[in-house]
Amino acid sequence: MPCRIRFRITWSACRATVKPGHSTRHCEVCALNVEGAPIPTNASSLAVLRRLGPYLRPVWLPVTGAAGATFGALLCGLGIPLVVQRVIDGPLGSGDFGRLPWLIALVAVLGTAEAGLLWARRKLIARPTALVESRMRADLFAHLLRLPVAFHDRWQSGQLMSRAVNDLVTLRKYLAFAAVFLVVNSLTLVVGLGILFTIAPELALVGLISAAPLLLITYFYETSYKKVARRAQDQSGDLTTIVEETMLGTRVIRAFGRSGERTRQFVAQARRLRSTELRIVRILGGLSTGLLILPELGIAGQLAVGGWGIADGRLTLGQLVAAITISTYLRWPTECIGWALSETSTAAAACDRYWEIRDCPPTVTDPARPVSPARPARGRLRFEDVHFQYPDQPRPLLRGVDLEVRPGETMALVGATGSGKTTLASLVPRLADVTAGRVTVDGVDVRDIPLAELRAMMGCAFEDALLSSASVRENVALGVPAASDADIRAALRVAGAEGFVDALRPHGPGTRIGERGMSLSGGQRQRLALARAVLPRPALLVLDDPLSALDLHTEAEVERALREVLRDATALVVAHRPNTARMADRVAVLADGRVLAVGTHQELLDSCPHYRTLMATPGEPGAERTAGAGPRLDSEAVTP
Ligand SMILES: Nc1ncnc2c1ncn2[C@@H]1O[C@H](COP(=O)(O)OP(=O)(O)OP(=O)(O)O)[C@@H](O)[C@H]1O
Repeated sequence: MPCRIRFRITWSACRATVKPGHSTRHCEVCALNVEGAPIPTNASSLAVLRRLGPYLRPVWLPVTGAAGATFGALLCGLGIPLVVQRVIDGPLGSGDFGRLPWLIALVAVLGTAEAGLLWARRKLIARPTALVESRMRADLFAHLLRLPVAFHDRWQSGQLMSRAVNDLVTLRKYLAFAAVFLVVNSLTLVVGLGILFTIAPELALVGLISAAPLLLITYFYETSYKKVARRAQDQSGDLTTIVEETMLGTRVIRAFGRSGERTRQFVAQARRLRSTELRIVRILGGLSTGLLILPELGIAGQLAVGGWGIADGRLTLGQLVAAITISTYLRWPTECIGWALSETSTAAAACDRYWEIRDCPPTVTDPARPVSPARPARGRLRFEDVHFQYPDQPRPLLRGVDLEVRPGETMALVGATGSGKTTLASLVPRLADVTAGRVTVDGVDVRDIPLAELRAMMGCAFEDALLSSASVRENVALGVPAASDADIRAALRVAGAEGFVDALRPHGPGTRIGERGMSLSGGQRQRLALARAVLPRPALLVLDDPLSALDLHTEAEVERALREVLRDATALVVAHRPNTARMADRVAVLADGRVLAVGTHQELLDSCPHYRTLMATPGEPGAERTAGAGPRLDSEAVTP
């Protein structure tokens, strides 16, 4: 299969052929994934984490302060063995106890300072890392809203949610703890070894030799850990997707008796995640064993060499005790570095996943040189030789659509299921952009009109009447938050929704509707979506089968009110039912990627066999001429 990735991004073909099984998601010649983002490379954790730079720069001061406080605390801890050496070789060795209280007081001061500095670290680091997390999340959310609708069709929402929530929590915790500890403990090791060298060089050398294999061990574990950490994060995203889909589709799943199967799917995915997490535990177990054994062996070696040194008179008892105490003290930073390195891999995987989305270019963007249509907008809508192809589809769906909707005209769009009606309608508010040709409003290409202006000019209602868990009033006023109560009521009236909205308990239009409006019936949701579309009294209306879920009586009522609104607007109405088509001034028949015929309902019944077939009730030839609400026009059995 030829690669369509560059085609999708630049509309010019790429020479590459996508390897079987590689699907169309990656192209190595383009070095891009299907969203146009660079393919993740095997970059080191450090290179990946460097991308956090722009978020860290504004908070460098408190972060550096926290690192400084941690370092200070560790230095205080390191200072205590030195005082102990002075106590053993001084007052205890010589019997002169005059300086002992001062030395004891110094240990107490160092211990208190260590505790105080660690407390300061916590205070300093919490706010800036929470700020980095919230800024990154806000940027991700804004970016997701800029990405084209097709992106959201392709990506599982669970994967997006786990990136926006879990991965950013992982990054915050990493910045607050592991990153600081990694830097500070590395410094502490260097300083500790330096002090060891000043106290007893040969003991320091033993410690250094015993620690050398740690570098190899950590390198080996870091590489394998990073892959497994990434796998665990992806699997956690898949698990979230299953939960989300199951909760959203709970009615269908129960109605078809698929609860058991869903549970099995969930358990299988949870098992996969568990086995990956167990693998992580095994890797960490191996790493921490190495980190534990080597310093212990080092201390054993120091005891042997130190004992020999005391016997030879090269070392004092105080030097040996101080060296062993420092080595014991350095065990914690060594272990901590191992833990921090594994956290670095996890954070790098989380960062990779975050930028995987952020790197996806928004393909529907504001124009470089914006043009505004003349005011007031007349609403003349034209499709000029419009082609459109979904990136993962083998051939174009629309192949040269030419259609004009005159100002004030209502044009119904009719066609078989899958003929591309919804897709064609979605090109007007630029939910997707044409592959070739252009869509114009009052003579201006929609891609040249600033997105906010374009969308403010029109009202849209889609077949899937998506509402959010807010009040009815807020849902209806989505496009015009400042709308007055009178305007909202007028819009509800047009949509035939006034009666049932007033009856909602406890607050009528102020009543909150459940998540996605699921506490309402399909027809009620659709009427609210219609009210939302007509509220701004837009010059242009794009309605995707706005009456499909209404009963005959309500449909007739809404139709009557809608005619009023349609009189003042140019409307493109995707019609699945004869009644909706009949309401339009003209009807366009979409077939085989083109407009097959345009005319009034009656003209098309007389002249277009395909339209007649679409209008017919299966099994009742000729029923189309008397069709009322009738069947859906686009029965799948119907073909041009
Ligand atoms: N995001 C997408 N990615 C890939 N293909 C898509 C996508 N959305 C739609 N399609 C495909 O495009 C074709 C046309 O879909 P569209 O929804 O525009 O048809 P329609 O005429 O409105 O259908 P219906 O009458 O059933 O609503 C379908 O075959 C569908 O599989």
